[in-house]
Amino acid sequence: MTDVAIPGSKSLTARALFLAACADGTSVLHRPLWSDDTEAFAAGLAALGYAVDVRPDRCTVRGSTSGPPAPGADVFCRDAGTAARFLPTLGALGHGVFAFDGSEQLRRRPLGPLVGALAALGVDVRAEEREGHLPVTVRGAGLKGGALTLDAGLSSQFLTGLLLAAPLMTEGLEVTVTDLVSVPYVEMTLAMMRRFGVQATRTGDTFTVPPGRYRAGDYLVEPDASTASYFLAAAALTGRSVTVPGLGADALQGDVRFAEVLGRMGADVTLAADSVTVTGPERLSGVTVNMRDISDTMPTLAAIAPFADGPVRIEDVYNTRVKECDRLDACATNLARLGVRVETGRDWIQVWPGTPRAAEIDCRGDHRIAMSFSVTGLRTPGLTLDDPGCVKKTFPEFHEVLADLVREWSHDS
Ligand SMILES: O=C(O)C1=C[C@@H](OP(=O)(O)O)[C@@H](O)[C@H](O)C1
Ligand SMILES: C=C(OP(=O)(O)O)C(=O)O
Repeated sequence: MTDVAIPGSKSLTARALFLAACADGTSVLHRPLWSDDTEAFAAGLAALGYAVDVRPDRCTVRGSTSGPPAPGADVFCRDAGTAARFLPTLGALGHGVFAFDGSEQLRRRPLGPLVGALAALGVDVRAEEREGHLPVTVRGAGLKGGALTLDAGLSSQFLTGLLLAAPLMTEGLEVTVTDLVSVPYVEMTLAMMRRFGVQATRTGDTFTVPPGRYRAGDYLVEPDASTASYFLAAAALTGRSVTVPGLGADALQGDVRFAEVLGRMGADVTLAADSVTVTGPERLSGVTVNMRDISDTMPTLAAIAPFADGPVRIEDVYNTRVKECDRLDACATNLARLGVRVETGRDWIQVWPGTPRAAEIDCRGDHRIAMSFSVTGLRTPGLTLDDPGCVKKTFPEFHEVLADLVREWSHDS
């Protein structure tokens, strides 16, 4: 049995940093993820005036219960959707002019529903170049809160950004969603708010957060379940076995359910409370799966799909078109380059069995395209990536760790 150590969750790290920044006192995050996204998040908090001490295996944050200590700031979110969708709500809680910008890639991604929600709460917020996109300037004057409706059909991060900040609004917040994707990420938000001492509730489509105080404390970050998907898929594809310790049925991350998809395809899956083990079958089976809740793992599945004995169809993943790239199109185009039959519609992709041939993968600067097709490469001699370094967004050491795992497997046999 081979264990693989997966770094901390990006989503849990970002939320823990935010909650620690809003808490009464000093918090310590243990085993956070340090990658481009979370470094951008921590640097954003530092720009907003919070005292953030970043160490390799922990991070100490001194909170402020009245919004950002800085009287104004320029925050550069790099490629991080989490930073772009969470940090502007902190600016709105503060007093001063807070400017948010990001990379060209992040500027292309939608921000409109968050900007609209802040405006509906009375915040002076302006998109400086293109409606509903970065760069955005927030003139913070404290937030009263209240009730609003929100379309979270393109990203749940708009809702998370509002919920996390809500206890610091003088009247709290009631948000009714007209649409919502990636529900497990919102459940993760609510669970972490509880962990930091605030009880938010959900009734149907309405989320209610009372005004309150977050309690500072220690927080241990789980390994990242989306990152784990590449290693689980690698085992499923090569008929090997891998265990990810620290991540199991008790995880706060919905993406741990990717293991169940591999189980439906014939892999042997053991989901214990705090570990997951996958052993690959002789041949994977085709499957039809709705990935609305776990869409970050859509490229992982698409990339191993040609090796199944029947078609693999992935449904209800429209919002993967507005991630780091248009992921449905990137998966389809790259599979076609490999000589695999593939079809896509507005919100689905179907991949037929085939034998991928050597080609260069067009990563489009998207870490998940790079990591997913690296797994395809385990059974496709001559497959290369045009931009292997883009994995730095969530896992700078990805290629080394995958190579180590393959080496261990070859020693075992
Ligand atoms: O809240 C979060 O931490 C995330 C939510 C998801 O985004 P969407 O809600 O945009 O699908 C996910 O894809 C992203 O990687 C992280
Ligand atoms: C969509 C992603 O990232 P984010 O939205 O946090 O930039 C991702 O990591 O797949």
